[in-house]
Amino acid sequence: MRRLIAGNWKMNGLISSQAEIEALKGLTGGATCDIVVCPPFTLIDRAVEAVKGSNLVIGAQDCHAQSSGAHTGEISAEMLADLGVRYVILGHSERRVLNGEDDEIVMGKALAAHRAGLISIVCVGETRHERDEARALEVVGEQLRGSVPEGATSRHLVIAYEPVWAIGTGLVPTSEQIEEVHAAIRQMLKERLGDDGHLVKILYGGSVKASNAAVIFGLRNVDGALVGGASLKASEFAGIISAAV
Ligand SMILES: O=C(CO)COP(=O)(O)O
Repeated sequence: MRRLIAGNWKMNGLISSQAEIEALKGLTGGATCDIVVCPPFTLIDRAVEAVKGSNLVIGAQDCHAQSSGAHTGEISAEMLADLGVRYVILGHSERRVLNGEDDEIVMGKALAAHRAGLISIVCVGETRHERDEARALEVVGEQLRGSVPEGATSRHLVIAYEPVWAIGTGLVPTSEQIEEVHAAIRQMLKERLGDDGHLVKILYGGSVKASNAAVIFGLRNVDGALVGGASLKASEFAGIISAAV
């Protein structure tokens, strides 16, 4: 399966950050994986223009569940597709925990993204407390079943396992912990999508760096990474991409 490496810039980047995308193009010409950069909404139009003709594509960090209407400040999946966006991150823990987004909201957004022709990167992951209570598989299973629409296919769905306690902390689960959760996600996808469940990419996210990427990519059912902080600098992000052989 061709690996996918996605960079989630979160709330970082100004117009001058375009230079990182230009540098990334120069560093990833020979990449053998799919590469997605997800800048803030304010930079998407310029970013789409900048990556034309390269092997980079642009994603967004969220979208609304409706296609249009009286939703002040929101951005629809159709608007993103209209700009040339290809992917959208949904259900990130920073939106689930901080903005109170529940599985039902995430599923509605995934349906909207599918309608607009976007590929959803649906995030799941347990908190430190849930991990310590040995409830990681239970929590991830609930999030997955609650967020992934019936009828979803590998053409429109990617899953990202991001343990909340590994995001931005420098902490990474053990290889056994990552493989256990990714295997459970794979099984749930097969139960929900049938044979196509084998084809849905499962990304790992949470303190991925150029120094640990090769080990993580060598684990079973790890088809790529969703990278936060390390995606902000082209040289570091390119180091992760080069490990995705
Ligand atoms: O939240 C993440 C990507 O969506 C992971 O962030 P870090 O790579 O900074 O831990």
